[in-house]
Amino acid sequence: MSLKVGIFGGTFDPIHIGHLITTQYVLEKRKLDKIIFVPCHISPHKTDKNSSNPIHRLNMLRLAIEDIPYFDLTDYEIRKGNISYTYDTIVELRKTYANIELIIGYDNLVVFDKWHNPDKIVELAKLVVMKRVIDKETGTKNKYFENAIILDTPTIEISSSELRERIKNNLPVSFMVPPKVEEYIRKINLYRES
Ligand SMILES: Nc1ncnc2c1ncn2[C@@H]1O[C@H](COP(=O)(O)OP(=O)(O)OP(=O)(O)O)[C@@H](O)[C@H]1O
Ligand SMILES: O=C(O)c1ccc[n+]([C@@H]2O[C@H](COP(=O)([O-])O)[C@@H](O)[C@H]2O)c1
Repeated sequence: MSLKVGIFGGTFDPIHIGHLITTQYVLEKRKLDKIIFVPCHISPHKTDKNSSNPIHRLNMLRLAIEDIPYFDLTDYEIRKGNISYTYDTIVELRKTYANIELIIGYDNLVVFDKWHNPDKIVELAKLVVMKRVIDKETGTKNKYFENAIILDTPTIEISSSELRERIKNNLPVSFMVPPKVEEYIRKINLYRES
């Protein structure tokens, strides 16, 4: 029987417990065999933002999931470079996995109609959505809500931007990122200067 695999893309700058706890619930609720984290090179909707060096984002992700047997990662988008379109990644991963569910946060569902090739994405993968509080003005419902599976995951309202801001202001991020990730950030002095 073919594996049922969740694909979870992100900038992961840095990976945090919001990503990890909610995807753990997705794995259980969707009965997935594993979740593959896909750190992007450049997110299509964040081309104007200066994300950290992809190698650091990849290293932190690796440290966060290395002991978790059902979490995996691929550096496909980072190796490829340029803007990371999820459609291209799914086409690539479909060469290995026949049964793919694409995991996104609710904030991405409300703009999913603005993604590259959204119709083709939902032909290749089920869209699975994790709860996230969004601004009322951020978006309205689009046609992708109809077939998306919106899961009752816990809302853990922390974001990578909040963490970067905390570190810049010398506030602790203990409990918000795994200890090994916290240590990595401290060691290489990440997010200290803007
Ligand atoms: N706390 C959270 N709960 C549920 N989903 C989340 C959470 N944080 C991020 N996500 C989802 O995880 C995916 C990757 O998110 P990303 O790496 O951009 O993190 P982020 O915290 O939103 O980053 P930033 O604050 O820099 O925008 C997106 O689909 C996003 O919607
Ligand atoms: O393919 C697209 O058009 C697209 C548009 C927006 C976001 N994504 C992907 O969604 C993931 C989360 O993006 P973001 O901007 O919320 O960090 C990341 O893997 C992006 O590459 C993909």
